[in-house]
Amino acid sequence: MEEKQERKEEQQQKKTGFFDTILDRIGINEAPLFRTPDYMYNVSYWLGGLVAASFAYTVITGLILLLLYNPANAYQQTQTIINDIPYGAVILFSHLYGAYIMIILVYIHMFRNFFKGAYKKPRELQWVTGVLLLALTLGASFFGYSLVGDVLGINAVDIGSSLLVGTGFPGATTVVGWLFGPGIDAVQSSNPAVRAEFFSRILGWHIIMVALIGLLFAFHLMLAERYGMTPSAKEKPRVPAYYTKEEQEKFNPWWPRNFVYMLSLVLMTWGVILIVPDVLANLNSIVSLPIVINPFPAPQAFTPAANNVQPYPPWFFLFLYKFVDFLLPNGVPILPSMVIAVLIIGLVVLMLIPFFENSNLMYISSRKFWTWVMSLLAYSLVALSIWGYLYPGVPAPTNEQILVLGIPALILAVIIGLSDKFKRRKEKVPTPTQIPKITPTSILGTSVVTLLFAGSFGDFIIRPSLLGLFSLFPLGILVYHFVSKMVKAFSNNNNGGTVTYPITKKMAFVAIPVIFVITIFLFALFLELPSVGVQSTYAGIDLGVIFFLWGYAINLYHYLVYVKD
Ligand code: HEM
Ligand code: HEM
Repeated sequence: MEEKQERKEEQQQKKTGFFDTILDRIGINEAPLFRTPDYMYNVSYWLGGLVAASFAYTVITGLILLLLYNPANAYQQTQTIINDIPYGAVILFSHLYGAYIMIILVYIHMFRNFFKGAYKKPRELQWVTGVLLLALTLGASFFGYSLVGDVLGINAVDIGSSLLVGTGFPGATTVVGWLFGPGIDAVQSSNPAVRAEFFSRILGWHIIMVALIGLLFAFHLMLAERYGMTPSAKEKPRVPAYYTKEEQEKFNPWWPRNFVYMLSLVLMTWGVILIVPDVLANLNSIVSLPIVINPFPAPQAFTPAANNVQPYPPWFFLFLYKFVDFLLPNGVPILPSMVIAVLIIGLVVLMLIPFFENSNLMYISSRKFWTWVMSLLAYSLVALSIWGYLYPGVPAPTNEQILVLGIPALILAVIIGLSDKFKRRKEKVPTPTQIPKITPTSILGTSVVTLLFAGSFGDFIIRPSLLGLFSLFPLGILVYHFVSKMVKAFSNNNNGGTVTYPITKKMAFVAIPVIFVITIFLFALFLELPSVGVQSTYAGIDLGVIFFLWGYAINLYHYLVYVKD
C-alpha cells in the first residue's frame, strides 16, 4: 500500500517536474525578458500587446483565407466564402475587423506612448520602428480591402493610383505599375488570367506587407524586452527612464504572472474581434449599416449595382480623402503632389519626434509644443475622417478649413499653454475645502451645459451640419468637466473620498467556476448553431463570448492570485 502511495507521489513529482523542466530548458526566467512591477498590470502598459494579439488573429485567419481565395474570381469566391464555406463568414468578417481593431489600437498605442514620453532616450528606435509599423499596418489593410473585388476596394485602388500618377513625379507611373500590375481595367476583363494577374499582385503586396510587419515587430519587441516598459513619471521623472538590473530583481518575472495577464488580454481582444463584426452582420439585416462599418462586401465593381455606390475609401483613409478635397486660398484644388508631400513629410516628422524633442523630464508640461502638435494630429485624424464621411468629395474652402482645424488648433494651444495652472492645483494635497462640493452654481452649470449638449446633439441628428458637429466638441468637454466634478463631489459625500474596488476577491473566486460552467453551455450551443452561410455568425458571436469570458476569468484569476490587497 505504502509502496503504491510512494510511487504515486513520485509520479506526481515527476509530472510537475517535467513541466518545470521544459520551462527550465527553454530558460524562460533566465531569458532577458523584462520583469514587471505590480503597478504595471494595467492595460495602458500592454496596448502594444493588444496590437500584437490582433495582428496574430489576422495572420491566423488570413492564412485560412489564403487557402480559400481565388484571384481569378475574387468577388464570386469571396461570396462563396461567406455563403458556402463552413464558418467562412465568421473567418472573413473577423479578419476584416481584426484589421480594423488593430488599426485603432495602433493609434491608441502610439498616442499613449507619446503622452507618456515612452519615445524618449533610450527608446527612440522603438518609436521609429513603431511609425514604420503604423504605415505598414495601413498599407496591409489597404491591399486586403482591395482583394475583395467590390466597388469600394477597386475605387480605393483607382483613387490611390490617380493620386500617385497625378503627382507627376518622375517614375510615379512605374511605381503604380509595380503596385497594381495591369490596374483596375483588368478587373473587367473576360479573361480569368488577366483578372488573376491584378488580384495576385494585390495579394502579393498584402502578404509582403504582413511579412514586413512580422519582421519589424520582432525587432520592436526585442527593444521592448531590452529596456522594459517605461516606468511611471513619478518613479522615474528623468530621462533615461528605465529600471536598472538591480531594481528589476525585485519585480515579477515573466513567467507565470505576465503570461497569465497577457493571455487574459489576448483572449478578450479576440473575443471582441469575433463579436463586433458578427453582431454588425446581423444588425445589417434589420437596418442597413453605413458602408464604412458594414462587414459585407459592397456590390461587385463594374456592375450596374455598383453605379449607385458613392466612391468611399476605407474608413482608415477617410482623413486623407477629405484632405484631397481641400481648396487652396485662391480657390484652386490642392495638387496631388502637395497631398503626397504633406503625407510623406508628416510621416518623417512623426518618426523623428524623439530627435526633435529631447527634453530631460518625462512630464508632458516639459514639451508643450509637441504635446500641442500630437493633440492636434489626434484631433485632425478624427475630425477629417468624420468630415470626409459626412461630405465625401465636397470641396473644402479655406473658411471651412479654419473652422474645422484652425479654431480647434487655437483652443488646444490655449488649453495646453494654461495646463500648468490646472496641474499645480491638482498636485496640491486636497484639503477638505478643496474637495469639490455640490453648490447651487455647480448644479445650475451642469444642468445648463448638459441641456445645451443634448439640444445640439438632437439638432445635429435631425439636421446634420458641419457647424453643428463641431459645436458638439467644446460642449462635450464642458459636460465632462461639470459632470466629473459632480461625480467627485458625490463620491466624497458618500464614502469620504475612498475608492472601493467593486469586485471583491470572494466574488472573483465564485465567478471563475460560474464562467467556466457558462462557457461549457455556450460551447454545446456552438455545436448546435448553423455552420454555413451568414447564420454561422451566431456561432461566431458565441465563440467570441466564450473567448471573452475565458479572458475575463483568467483576469479574475490574476486578480485573485497575484494582486495584493
Ligand atoms: C499571413 C497573413 C495574411 C494573409 C495570408 C491574408 C490574406 C488575405 C486574403 C486572402 C484576403 C481576401 C479575402 C477575400 O476577399 O476573400 C484578405 C483580406 C483582407 N485582409 Fe488579410 N491576410 C493576412 C493578414 C492581414 C493583416 C495583418 C491585415 C491587417 C493589418 C489584413 C487585412 C485584410 C483586410 C482589411 C482584408 C479585407 C477583408 C474584407 O474586406 O472582408 N490581413 N487577407
Ligand atoms: C503593428 C504595430 C505595433 C505593434 C504590434 C507594437 C507592439 C508593441 C509591444 C508588444 C510593446 C511592448 C509594450 C506593450 O505591450 O505596450 C511595444 C512598445 C512600444 N511601442 Fe509599439 N507596437 C506597434 C506600433 C507602434 C507605434 C505605431 C508606435 C509609435 C509610433 C510604437 C511605439 C512603441 C514604444 C515607444 C514602445 C515602448 C513603450 C514603453 O516603454 O512603455 N509602437 N509595442
